[in-house]
Amino acid sequence: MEFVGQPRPSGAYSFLEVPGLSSLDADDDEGEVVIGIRPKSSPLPRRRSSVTDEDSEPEPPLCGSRRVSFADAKGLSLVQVKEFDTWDIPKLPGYGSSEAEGKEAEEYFLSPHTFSLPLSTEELFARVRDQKVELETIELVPGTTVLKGVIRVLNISFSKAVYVRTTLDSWSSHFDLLAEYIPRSSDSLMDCFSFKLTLVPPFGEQGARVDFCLRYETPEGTFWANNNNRNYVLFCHQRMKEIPQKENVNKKSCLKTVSQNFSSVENISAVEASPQENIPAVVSKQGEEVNTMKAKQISDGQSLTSEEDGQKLKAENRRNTSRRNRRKAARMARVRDYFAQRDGGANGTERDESSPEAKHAAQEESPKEKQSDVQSFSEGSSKSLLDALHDTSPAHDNTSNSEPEKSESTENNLADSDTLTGEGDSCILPDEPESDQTSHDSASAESDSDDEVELYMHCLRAVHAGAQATKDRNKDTGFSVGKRPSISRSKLLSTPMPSISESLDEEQHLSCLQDNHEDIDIAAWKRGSNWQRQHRRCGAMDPRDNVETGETENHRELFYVPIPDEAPCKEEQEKLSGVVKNVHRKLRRKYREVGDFDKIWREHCEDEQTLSEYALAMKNLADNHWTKNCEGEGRIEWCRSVCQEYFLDGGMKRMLEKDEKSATIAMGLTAASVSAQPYSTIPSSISQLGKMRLLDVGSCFNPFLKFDEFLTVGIDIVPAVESVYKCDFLNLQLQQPLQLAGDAVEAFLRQLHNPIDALPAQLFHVVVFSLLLSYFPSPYQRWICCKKAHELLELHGLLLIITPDSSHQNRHALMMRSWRVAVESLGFKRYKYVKYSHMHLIAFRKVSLATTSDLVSRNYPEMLYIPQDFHSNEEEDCADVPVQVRSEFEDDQLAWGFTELPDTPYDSDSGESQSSSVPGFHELEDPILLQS
Ligand SMILES: C[S@@+](CC[C@H](N)C(=O)[O-])C[C@H]1O[C@@H](n2cnc3c(N)ncnc32)[C@H](O)[C@@H]1O
Repeated sequence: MEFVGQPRPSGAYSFLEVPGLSSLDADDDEGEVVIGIRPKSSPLPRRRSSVTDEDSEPEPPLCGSRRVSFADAKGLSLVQVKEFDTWDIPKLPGYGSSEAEGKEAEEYFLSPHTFSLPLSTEELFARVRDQKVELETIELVPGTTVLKGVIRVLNISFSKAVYVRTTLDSWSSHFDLLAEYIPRSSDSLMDCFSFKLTLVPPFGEQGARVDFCLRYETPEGTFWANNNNRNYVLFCHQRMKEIPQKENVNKKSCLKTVSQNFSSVENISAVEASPQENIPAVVSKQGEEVNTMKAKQISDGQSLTSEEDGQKLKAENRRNTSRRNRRKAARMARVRDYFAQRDGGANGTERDESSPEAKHAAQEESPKEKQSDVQSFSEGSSKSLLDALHDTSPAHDNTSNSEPEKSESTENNLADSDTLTGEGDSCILPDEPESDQTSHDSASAESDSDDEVELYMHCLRAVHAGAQATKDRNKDTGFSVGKRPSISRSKLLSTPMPSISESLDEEQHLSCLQDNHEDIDIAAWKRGSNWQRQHRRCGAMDPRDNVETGETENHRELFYVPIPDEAPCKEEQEKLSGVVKNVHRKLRRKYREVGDFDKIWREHCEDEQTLSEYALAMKNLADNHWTKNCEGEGRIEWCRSVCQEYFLDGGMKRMLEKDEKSATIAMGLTAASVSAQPYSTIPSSISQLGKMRLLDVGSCFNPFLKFDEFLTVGIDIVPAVESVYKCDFLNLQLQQPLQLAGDAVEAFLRQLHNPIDALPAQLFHVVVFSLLLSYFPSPYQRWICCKKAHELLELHGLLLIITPDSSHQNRHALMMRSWRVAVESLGFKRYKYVKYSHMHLIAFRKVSLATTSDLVSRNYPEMLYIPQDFHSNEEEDCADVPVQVRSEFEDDQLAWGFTELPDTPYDSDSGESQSSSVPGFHELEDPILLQS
């Protein structure tokens, strides 16, 4: 396969550089230097307008596949979303002898689809033996949507991690849930792990579908259990359970009496109701309920003693009902206004076109009343409303049929909502259940129908706001998905709604919740909102959104995947990076104490447990934290884009032409003769290679394996994944170069044996040291690595060095200059340099076969220093004191708190920041710099 002219994988360049950064050629004869801060909020750097990027591909969506994790993947408890429940509604005095009186209860059940459990013991053990991991049990905790399971694994290694990989959308996205070891479950042959998922999904007709499989990670390899390639599929259903008849009977008998007593009030209230035809039916029932409850109160304790009292009560009820009717009318009018305003706004018409009755009613409605409505809703009614909205039980449908006016009244509005929903059945205003069929607690009954309207408005606003946000976002991303989305009613209401709020602002929803809805797990709600914020921040698109219309398949449904807060996530990240940095520190400490590097290195490589923990921590960081922050991905993508630009898009050719020019000028040739020089130096092996042969040293989890354009050889002293070869690069033997054609070299690389002790020289086009060099406790090991890389690279190959540094770009500018001198002395020339917020990324090209290093008279190896080399053990012990002894990983964490810093001006000659040419205090203290 020819490299030149091959189509590039799309999006190659979108990852190339930092937005808004100036960039210059490092020297007039070489590649680019980009220095800048990689903004926290921008997951991947955008294309910049330099010459090399002119023909870049358009940017892809900023984040690739959406990854979602459960809280307990981070070792935390799962979010408990406490839905409003009418059982929680405060009881009126003397009312509610039976808590569950006359109510419907939710019940959930599972139906495993592609598997059945439990397996027989023999079968289970056989599967664990064969595949190392198997699902043992699964259970839905009664009355909840908590799914629990037990996983059994073969104990093949001390270090292990078991994950449940789950999808709720047929693998469009997935999340990995870390299972927990069950204490004392090990019989030394096998261990058991448990997991717990909480599902609050929209329960469609079929139920909520959950697909999952199991992943078992060990240093020996990664193993899967996926139900013989069919995955474990199950459905979680919701069913409404009728409360035993006896209780209903009691309730009914009580209500009947009352209803007889007050039947006249119903009629009166209907007559007195708002002039809007569509309202009385609702109101009359509302009135009925109010009265019913009053009557119940009365029948429970304060029986009427006289006809007079009865009349008084009637009159009071009339007044109440009438007031409620006016409020109802006001709310309905506001619904209309809302849409009138929206449509009017869209058509350029003015806003204030409230109906006279709405204005009148609104005037009549005192702020206190409004407040009390909000209050009553927040206190008690949401669940019953949600039930009512959610429920498709015949009782509700019947009621719906019996109130055509009301449905009609919302029809116009629903016509609007149809454009949002894409389906006509959505967001139907719920109907008030018959009081003698589905009795509510008094508090809910008092406010339900009002709140239905508010809730309905709220839903529509939320959907509308979501659609608008999507539209705005889509405008930015230019991303388009043709599918018309749909919102089903159940999806819309899959989570508890916040209380009535006039504002669409998300924060206000939150505060509203905090104020009024203590019964909702606020953290859970926040997490949901958090998710939305993160989602937006990463610029990821929900592919179900419709960019043309701005319609969105209501993002609320996404709430059913609880996302951990950033704080606990960060906590885990700190733990993991603690594991990593402790290994680095320990090595440095030993090196200071013992001095004999070979000895401590041997011991280090024999400490399998520490190394395995390190490998798993690194992998976990990369999989679950860096990708989320888009920080980890950036460095790998940078490597990829540099290689593509250099090998495939003429970067190398340009560099070679420059080299030739410089050489001829240096030799005193005329410009004419220079231009007449044929370009002839592209080595045939590079232009004809099939894949870029890439050696990733310290590969850990093989991040380059996913790219097709590379033939990747990942090596590590402790591979975290199977595809990485075990190899100590420091002690790797170098052999004579292979004298083979490209195909044969590829074949050779595909047949390498584990572990790798030796490799032929000049074998690779690219050598990557990603976060490798700072692992070593002294500059000498770094030097050895660079020297080996030089030997392993073909002429004109690339050495890519990424080294962590979260400080400001200028702070270690001299250190980077020092690195450059050292590496160039080996026969390299710097090609590109960029400073991300947490790391330096440098590309060197191999420009000569021989190394020019004069080790005797110069301090080249020492020039590959890092600040920690100069710390004492005591300083290292105080490493938690910031600035002085921060390790790179501490730096990383601290720097996450930083936002984008302004760019500094650059020195166009050196390509370095101008301010870096004047060494700062820290730089002046650097002993190596002082030496050199
Ligand atoms: C900080 S991790 C970097 C992992 C990965 N390259 C990345 O960018 O995320 C450093 C890795 O280098 C590996 N390593 C350290 N010394 C090594 C050596 N002499 N030979 C091979 N790998 C080594 C460690 O085992 C560890 O996995």
